[in-house]
Amino acid sequence: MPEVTQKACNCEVSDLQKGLMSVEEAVEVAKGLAKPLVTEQTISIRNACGRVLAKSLYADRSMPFFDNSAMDGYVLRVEDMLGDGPWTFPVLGTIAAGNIPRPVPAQAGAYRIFTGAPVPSGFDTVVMQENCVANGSMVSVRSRPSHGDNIRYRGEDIAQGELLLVAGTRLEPHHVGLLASNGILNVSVTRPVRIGILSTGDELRRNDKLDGPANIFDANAPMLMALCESSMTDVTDLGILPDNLALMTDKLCEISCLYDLIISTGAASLGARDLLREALGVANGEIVAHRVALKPGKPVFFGKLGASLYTGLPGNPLAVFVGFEIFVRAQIDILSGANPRRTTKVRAILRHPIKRKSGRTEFLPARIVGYDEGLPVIEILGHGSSGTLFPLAQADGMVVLSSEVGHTNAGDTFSWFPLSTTSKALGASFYDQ
Ligand SMILES: Nc1nc2c(c(=O)[nH]1)N[C@H]1C(S)=C(S)[C@@H](COP(=O)(O)OP(=O)(O)OC[C@H]3O[C@@H](n4cnc5c(N)ncnc54)[C@H](O)[C@@H]3O)O[C@H]1N2
Ligand code: MOO
Repeated sequence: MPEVTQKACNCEVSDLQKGLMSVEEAVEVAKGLAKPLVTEQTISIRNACGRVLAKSLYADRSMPFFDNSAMDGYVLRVEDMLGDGPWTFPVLGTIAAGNIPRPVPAQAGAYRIFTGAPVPSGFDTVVMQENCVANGSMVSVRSRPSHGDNIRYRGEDIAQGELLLVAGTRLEPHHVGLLASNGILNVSVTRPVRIGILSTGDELRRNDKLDGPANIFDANAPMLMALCESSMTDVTDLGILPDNLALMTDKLCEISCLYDLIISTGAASLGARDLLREALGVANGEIVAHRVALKPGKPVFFGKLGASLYTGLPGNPLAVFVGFEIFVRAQIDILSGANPRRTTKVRAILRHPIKRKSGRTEFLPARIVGYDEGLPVIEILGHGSSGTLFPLAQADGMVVLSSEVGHTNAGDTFSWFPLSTTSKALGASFYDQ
């Protein structure tokens, strides 16, 4: 297999790098700055998908509400089956879902019953119709069923008063269904997290025409808005900041108390035009940590601006994606009061060797090319540039090489973060591991 050489950026050899925070430390810093918002709202379950439950919910009644049939068939009493089969019974009537069971005659007999219909008192087994022979007003059963067969008993799923959903649950469609089946139509949820998104850089344009040969389109703001987009966020596009200290400072002062979280991209590194951290200081903001042993995403910084949490992601688009998934998604979860995600760590086998320097934890887009004993075999895409999203767009996930890993061999296994359709898997699995 050909060896993949990750594009050298020379930053691994910098002395400064020795002082970089580890990714794990940086995740703790990012999470530590975020505190759950306290405001709650009561909303209809129709609008609750994606929101975070503010209060635990308990079952008002036992589920199922009453003993009912799990099959279309005949409901019987096992004690009526004397001697050896087949046993033949008169059909005493029909019970459909929604019917109220009537007082039952004492004589031996069977009822035709449908799925979901209440089991009449004293009856204790349902034989599915495929195992019965109906003959006019009589029905025969060949083999003896057991007590309780095909009956869903009252309270066997949830007893009345039992915990239905714990506070902090991110409500998904199946939760909405569960609430509806329990007769709960309104829920108390946390309010959406207000997020402001800032791009920086004189080279950026938003319209569809580039007015200069050195201009590029703003990729980061639309991507970040899409990443944030969910019902538990209320996202505002704050536009593009020029590379100008006074203008940056003015904008930061203007927005300092309007959001729970401000995310910026670009101007995070050490260049003379990277004025954002200076502007944050002038605007009375605070930087708590800067620069992480992460590739891509090294220049990320964490801080505060007024009442807002402030996370400064680097300008390179792939660094924005990785930084969002590792740090920002965790911050949004905490602000929204969501419980930590439960995820499993997945391994994948590298198809080819990788030549690289140890020092930074590295996330690389990769695609699955096969399976070996159940593990995905993956191939790295692109050449390690954080300036392009093209390899990620073709990827099935990202592989992570931890900071101490140097050259790797074909066949080595590493952590693998599949990109789900919502792309939530990457960050969730990383920061909770
Ligand atoms: N001397 C050093 N130079 C650099 C270092 C370093 O440690 N020492 N780090 C490099 C790394 S790693 C990264 S990542 C970048 C990040 O720099 P900044 O956060 O200051 O970002 P910019 O310089 O503003 O932009 C970097 C790159 O990304 C493009 N960009 C910016 N915003 C957008 C956007 N909204 N949409 C699309 N593309 C965007 C920008 O044009 C630049 O090409 O610094 C390295 N340098
Ligand atoms: O590796 Mo940087 O941190 O994205 O180019």
